[in-house]
Formats: sequence, structure tokens, C-alpha cells
Amino acid sequence: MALLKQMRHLYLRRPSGKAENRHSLLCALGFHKHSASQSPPTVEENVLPGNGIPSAAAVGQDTPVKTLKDMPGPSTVSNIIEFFYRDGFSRIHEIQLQHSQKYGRIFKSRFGPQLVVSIADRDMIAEVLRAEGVAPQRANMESWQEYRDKRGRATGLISAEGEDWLKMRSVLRQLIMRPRDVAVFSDDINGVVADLVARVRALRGQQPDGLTVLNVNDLFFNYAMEGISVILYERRLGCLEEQIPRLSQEYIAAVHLMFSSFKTSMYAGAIPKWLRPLIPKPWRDFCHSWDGLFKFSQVHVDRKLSEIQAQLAAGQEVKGGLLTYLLATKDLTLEEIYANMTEMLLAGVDTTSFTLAWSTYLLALHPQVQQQIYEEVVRTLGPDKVPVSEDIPSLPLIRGLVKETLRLFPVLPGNGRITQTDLVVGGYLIPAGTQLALCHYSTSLDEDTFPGATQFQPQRWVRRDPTDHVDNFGSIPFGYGIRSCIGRRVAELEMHLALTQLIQKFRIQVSPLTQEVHAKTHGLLTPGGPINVQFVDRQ
Ligand code: HEM
Repeated sequence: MALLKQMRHLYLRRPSGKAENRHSLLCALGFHKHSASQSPPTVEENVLPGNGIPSAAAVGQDTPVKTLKDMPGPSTVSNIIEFFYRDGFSRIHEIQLQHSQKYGRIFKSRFGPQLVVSIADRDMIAEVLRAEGVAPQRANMESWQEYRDKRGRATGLISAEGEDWLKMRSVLRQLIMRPRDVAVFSDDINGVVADLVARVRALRGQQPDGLTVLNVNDLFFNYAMEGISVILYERRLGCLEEQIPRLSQEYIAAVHLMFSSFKTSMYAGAIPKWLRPLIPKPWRDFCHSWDGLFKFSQVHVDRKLSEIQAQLAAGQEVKGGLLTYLLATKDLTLEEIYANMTEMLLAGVDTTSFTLAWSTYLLALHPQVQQQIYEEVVRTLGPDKVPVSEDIPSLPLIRGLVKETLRLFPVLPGNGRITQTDLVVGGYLIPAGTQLALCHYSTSLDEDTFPGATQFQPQRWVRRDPTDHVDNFGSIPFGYGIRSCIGRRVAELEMHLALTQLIQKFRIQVSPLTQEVHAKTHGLLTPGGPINVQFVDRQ
């Protein structure tokens, strides 16, 4: 990416304390609502052909505005029963659907002291997101902030707010937000895809039928981990090798553990501080998980820094990618680099791997659809050509496959926003500071927006002609607007390149070992059981 001939200002050691260089970016850059400096998605990012969508639901001047008191919703007692006695935490997506059917497209719920307004309507969601200010807030991140204060760590994009967030976002968005920015990673990702294909062959060879890969999610976890590490740390970890190097193995095991314990320890933030001496485990686990995540990133960032310093000392040219660029430019402090690498790793592994696991499952369940996609791939690339990022626009069904998978199984079944001004939505006055839950799982399954909503139809995303598109907030798996997923293009590249090659090389079939797999919520929307699929050679 960047050719750095001279780097005199590299970070030499880890500064202590929190992020430095906080200056009033909001004022200095003169940001205001809908400024040109924001990065609203292109039309192409949120399009769905063929469905006319009315303009966002508006409250007429004369319509009397109702208050939150008037808003329907489940009682606190029924929520407690649903979540604690009926294990609602693993069915949050289903409860979202049930509640929206029972109470309507906007309803309120109370979780202890916290009031949440849920919105399960495409147009109301559009209204909220389109009205966002310059630094939208997703949720209360007090516990994340508390950990960072305690350890003298900086916040990364996920946990930062206000000017800190805006500063980091404006640096990172220039590096990985557009398809052409991530196109440079094509070759590196294809190296990882080659190892994925080899790993599929090796794993199926270990099964009696010579075809089945058990629990593809483990395989895709390793693929996603390897893929994101190549981009974030500019380094291969060996996650897809037969013998994973010991150091990498330890890291993968630690990170694996962290990802799983992390999700449960998320509840640490929900337990009031005064209760911690009585119930210390969640907060202890929460801190422990973050210690591990930060350590992992720090090792790799520090290693890169040492390599660069050695190259400079030897008078060599320094070439590199994202991390090299960040270390060289000092646009972010070293602590901010640690924090962002940590948070991007956290956000970039499970999300991509679950989506890939669901995609292969859906392909296996729908051989005819798979055949159509295969024909498109072979028509466009032939049976052997390795796809690169520039080929993806010519593979609309591969893009449709990813979009349709994320519509049926949005990794984040809901998202949050804290309102920054008073808003009127759906006829209700919602005061500033209210936590909103945007119910993407429900809107993704709305028949009005997606006829045949429960069916798997990647072709529904293919445009019939260039004018065949409308803004669509029914399915926005990466969010929308200035606070949307910064890793979207990276994730898409990893998924498009992997799926294209898997479809090109293998017929993917359901294994007799696979039971029907349902989704469950475990922080993210995950496969509720192992997905075992057969990979049959095409040639
Ligand atoms: C299938 C893959 C992925 C999905 C579905 C996904 C989805 C999302 C969603 C819904 C959000 C919240 C957006 C909002 O609030 O409007 C988000 C935020 C974020 N994602 Fe992703 N993501 C994926 C992959 C990745 C990857 C690979 C990375 C790392 C490069 C990443 C890094 C982030 C970060 C840092 C944020 C916080 C952005 C901010 O607050 O400014 N994500 N993602």
C-alpha cells in the first residue's frame, strides 16, 4: 500500500496513559449535519431491486405526538421471565420478532433501570439513521471505558465516542472504507484462500466418506483469523496449516477462549458496580478477556514496529500496509493503534466466519441455486482463474449470496443508537439520551420488503438494469452512515474471494451428519449447532 522511504517519527516506545493529541476536531473541521466530510454509503451500498419503498414515515403537522408513556411493550416482569427463566438471551432474535408482532413496529421494554425503545420498521429506522449527527453513539460503553481507564488503555473505534471517535474514524476510513482501498489486499487474501482450499481437502480426507468437513465454522474461524491478521498485522499466523506453529496455536486458543468468554462477560457491564464484591466473576472475566485481546495485538504491533526500525537502521526502504502506514504517519498514537487493532480483530473474526458458515450451509441446502451461482462463476472466470477484487462486480450472484445470507442471518440481529436530540418517530416523542434498539432481524424478514422473505433467493439482489434500485433499510447488516461498519469492504473481500473459489472448485452438499441448524443468539447470531458439509470436487 504505502511506500515509505523515510520514517523518522516512528514510535519508539509505548507511551503510558490515555490517548494523546485530543484537539477539538469537531470545531476545527467545522463538521455539521450531513457535511460533505461524512461518508454516507453510496446508493449501491443499500439497494434492493424491484421494491418501491415509500418515503420515511413522517408525522403530519396536525398529528398529535404521543409520549413514551403511551408506547406499548412487554412489562418488566414478563421480560425477566422471558430472559432469565426461558433463556431468552439465546433467542433475542426470535423475541425481537415476537415482540414486534405483538406490540407493533415501535415498542418499549424495560431492563431494570434501562428503558429501550425498539424499532422494527424499515422506514422508521431510515428516519433515525438519516437524521444522525456527526458522531453517533451506539450504546452505553461505560464498562469498556472503565476497563480502559483502569489499565491506561485508549479506546478504539467501537468504544470511542465524540471527538476521539471522529478523529480515529477520519484516519481509518481513508484506508479501508472503499472497495478500491481494499482491492490491494486481494493477493494476500487469495494466499489465505489457497490455504483454505488445501485445508478443506485435508480435513475431508480425515473423514470416512472422504468428503465431509465437520463443523465448518471452526475452519472459517481460522480462515477469518488468518485473513484479518494479514490485513491488520501484515503477517500470516499459520492458522490454516496442518501443524499450526506453536506460538500461533497458543494465540488462537487464547483468542478462541476470549471470544467465547468475552460474550458472557459482556454482562459484566450490566451488573451494578456495588454488586461486584458479591458477584466478582463477570467483571474479572471481562478484564481478563480484554487483557488477552490487547496483549495479542500489542505483540504483533510491537513486532512490526521493531521490523521497521531494523529496516530503517539498515538504510532499507520500508514498504508496508495498513499497520506500517499507521506507525509511520503518527496520525494515531501508539495506544490508539493498539486499541484499534484489538477492536478490529474482535469485530472482524466471528462476524465473517459465521457468515461464511451460513453461506455454505444455505448453498448445500439449495443445490439449484448453487448451480446457478456456479454457472455464473464459470461463465465469468472459467473453471480455474483465481478471482481478484476487480472480478467481483461481474459476479452479481456471489454478491447476492453474501447479501442474502446476511439478510437471513444478520450477524448483528439488532443494533443500537442513543438519541442525541429529541426525535419524533412513529408518532412518539423520544427524548434525547434514549437507547434505541434497531431490530434488523425483524425488518430482514418483512414480507412487504422481501416477498418470500424466509426463502433463500440470492438473485433478489441482482439488478435488472442500472436504474433498478432503491434505498433499502430493510436489510443493513453492516449498519448505515457515518458510524457503519468500517470493516465492511474487508469482510466482503474475504467472503467474496473465498466463496467464489469454493464454488468454483467444489459442489457443496449437506452431510448426512448435519441436523437442521437453527440460529441462536450468543452476542452475535450464531449457528446453534455444528454445520457439517461435504465438499465434492467439481473436476
Ligand atoms: C460479515 C462481517 C461483518 C458484519 C456483518 C459487520 C457488522 C457490523 C455492524 C452492524 C456494525 C455496527 C454499525 C452501526 O452501528 O451502524 C459494525 C461496526 C464495526 N465493525 Fe463490523 N462487521 C463485519 C466485519 C467487520 C470486520 C472484518 C471488521 C474489521 C476490519 C469490522 C470492524 C468494525 C468496527 C471497528 C466497527 C465499529 C465502527 C465504529 O463505531 O466506527 N467489522 N460492524
